[in-house]
Amino acid sequence: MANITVLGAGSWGTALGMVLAHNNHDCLLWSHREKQTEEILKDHTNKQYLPDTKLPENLRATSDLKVAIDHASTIVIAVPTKAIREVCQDFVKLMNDKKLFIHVSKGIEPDSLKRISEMIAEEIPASLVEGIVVLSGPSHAEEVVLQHPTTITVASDNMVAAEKVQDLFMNNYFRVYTNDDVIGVEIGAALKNVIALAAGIVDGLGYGDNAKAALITRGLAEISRLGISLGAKPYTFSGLTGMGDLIATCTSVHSRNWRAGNLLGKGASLEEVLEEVGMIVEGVRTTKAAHQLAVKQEVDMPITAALHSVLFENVHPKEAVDSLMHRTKKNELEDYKTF
Ligand SMILES: NC(=O)C1=CN([C@@H]2O[C@H](COP(=O)(O)OP(=O)(O)OC[C@H]3O[C@@H](n4cnc5c(N)ncnc54)[C@H](O)[C@@H]3O)[C@@H](O)[C@H]2O)C=CC1
Ligand SMILES: O=C(CO)COP(=O)(O)O
Repeated sequence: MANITVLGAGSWGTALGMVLAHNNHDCLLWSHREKQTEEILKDHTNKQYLPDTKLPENLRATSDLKVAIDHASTIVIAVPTKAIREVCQDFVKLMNDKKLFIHVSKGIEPDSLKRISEMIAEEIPASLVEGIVVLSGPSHAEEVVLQHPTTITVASDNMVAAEKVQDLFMNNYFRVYTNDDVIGVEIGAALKNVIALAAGIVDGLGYGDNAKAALITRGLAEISRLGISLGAKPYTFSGLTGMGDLIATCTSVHSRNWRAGNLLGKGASLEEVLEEVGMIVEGVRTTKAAHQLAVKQEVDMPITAALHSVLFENVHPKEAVDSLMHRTKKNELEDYKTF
């Protein structure tokens, strides 16, 4: 059994910590908030993020980053995309040996347009990295803590590292596949949140299954287009981290992105929505990054552009849907000619 540290005690870091503790690993959860650490240690709960969940007693916690880093040679980074660089910069100063990094966040950094593994590689010198593995797929924390069957993908340029991570997490309710397409996995993970926000909006506007299916399918087409332009493998987008995560996120009330979109569709402002959801809604920032990336790559991403206009250009959601429906006519498979 291994020593593993999870940095970030939100819903996903905590749920993954529970999987690792269930697998009898010595798992230490790091929270930057002392009060949360005390609650995990004393009450074995994390009520803000997983209100009805009892944490296993062998899942320990600390707010001391040095203790957290020294605890393990395998580090899971489970903070929102916007905190990745800051957290890496804080812990890299405390490191003196190589570690295996697993990241589980879903986003792209606006302006730099970097994927998360690229940000980590920029912040941590190669001499301190045994490998960088991304763990991603259709996996709501709320269902993982109930031990409901979940399948997920680990991707890395280093397949030895990916297989090591597969073995750490695999159990009877958490099935892990490997994949060597890091670009495809990270782009699918980040972009599905954009489409989930849009799916929430169409539900909030009162549209039905037809509109939702259209968004998922045409959303996948534009995600694939962008990913392939960046070097991803086309088939990754029909896998767990593409179609799989789109289905889970666009059709679930667990999804923070879907919930945020739903409130926007019902007329709330972005500010009100983020306040109401109270947890990270990655799709908002990723919409900005994806829109920039589409321009840079010269890839047509109409749903992303429409969502960008709603979030940042004051366009009414209904008007944005209308603009999508009035685009010039196309051949459905036009996008796939380049595959
Ligand atoms: N919740 C879920 O079911 C899933 C979430 N994810 C991804 O995992 C990542 C984390 O998401 P959640 O756990 O849901 O978020 P969350 O909002 O539940 O929790 C985020 C955690 O990060 C901490 N944090 C925020 N800024 C920080 C900073 N600067 N330094 C240190 N800690 C900081 C917060 O205090 C909180 O404990 C996101 O990228 C999300 O897309 C991926 C799969 C499933
Ligand atoms: O990524 C997720 C499920 O795979 C969770 O999505 P949300 O961040 O929208 O809740």
